[in-house]
Amino acid sequence: MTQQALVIATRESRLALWQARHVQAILETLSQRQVTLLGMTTRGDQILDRSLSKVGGKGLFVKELEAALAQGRADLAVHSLKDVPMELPEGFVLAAVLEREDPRDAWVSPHYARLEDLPQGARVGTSSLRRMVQLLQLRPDLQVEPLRGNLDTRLRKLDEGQYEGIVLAAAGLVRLGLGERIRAHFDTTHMLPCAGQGALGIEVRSNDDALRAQLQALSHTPTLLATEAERAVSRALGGSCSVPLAAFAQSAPDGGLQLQACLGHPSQTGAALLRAQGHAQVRTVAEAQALGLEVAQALRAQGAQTYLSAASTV
Ligand SMILES: NCc1[nH]cc(CCC(=O)O)c1CC(=O)O
Repeated sequence: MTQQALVIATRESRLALWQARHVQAILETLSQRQVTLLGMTTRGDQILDRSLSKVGGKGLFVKELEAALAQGRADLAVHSLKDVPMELPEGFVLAAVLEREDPRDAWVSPHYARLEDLPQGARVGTSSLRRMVQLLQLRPDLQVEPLRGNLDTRLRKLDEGQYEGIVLAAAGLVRLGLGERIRAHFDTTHMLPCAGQGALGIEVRSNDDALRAQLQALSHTPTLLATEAERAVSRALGGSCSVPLAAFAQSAPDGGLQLQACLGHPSQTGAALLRAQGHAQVRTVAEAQALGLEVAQALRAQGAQTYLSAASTV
């Protein structure tokens, strides 16, 4: 019996295509079915002149792909998990979270091996509020300037001399074979990653039971539990791109899950960062989410609401 080909909806940036082809190769082996790609341009790819936090945030990269799923033009969508909104629209689920690549942020700069080496007032490129507030904690003198576009565009702007250095996710650079551009990895005490950074999520129609069951085999349980804890922090705080929120979970030496989060003020860049952490033995998604909630509560106890309210008015 021959089955119809499975179709993966994907954005067309080099990184998105790499990620989709990665899942395509795994699925072809696993399912013995033909797997094809449907390339699409999303609003998030088109709007390059404004910060994402101002134009609608994460959903911009996934809506068109979800429309293709809903219309039956595609069966699955492959996303960088950090670009996936905390709540999926009715009718869609994340069927698998793949093993995480390096979750850290990376320092990329032609002339300066480390952030500490930058001259006073140097220009650093990033459009991520999360990276901006953490950079300014480390080096309040820096001039942090907007930087958007896909990875190749961002590296080109750096090479043209518009910035002394930029901050990017290590995972994207490694996937595209650009790992040699990384001058240093930020350790997570200095630059805590975004929820889901470095992991891939596969989204399907929630009524596609057969595919959901099949994709479960692709899920990497430690990554799933860590990212569920991280995403629960963001969900509980109503996190969007306009909130500088970081959340990162990793296995602790005792086998438990250690979750750290930090929240910055969206407009008062000098304001202190709120930090919280938690630890639990986590075996299920529900337990992971409970840990995330506990850490979100700890941030609230420190006054997170003031920061969150400021975000909705910027
Ligand atoms: N926001 C864009 C985006 N989405 C996923 C990655 C990198 C890969 C990943 O984190 O999985 C990037 C680029 C970056 O942040 O440098």
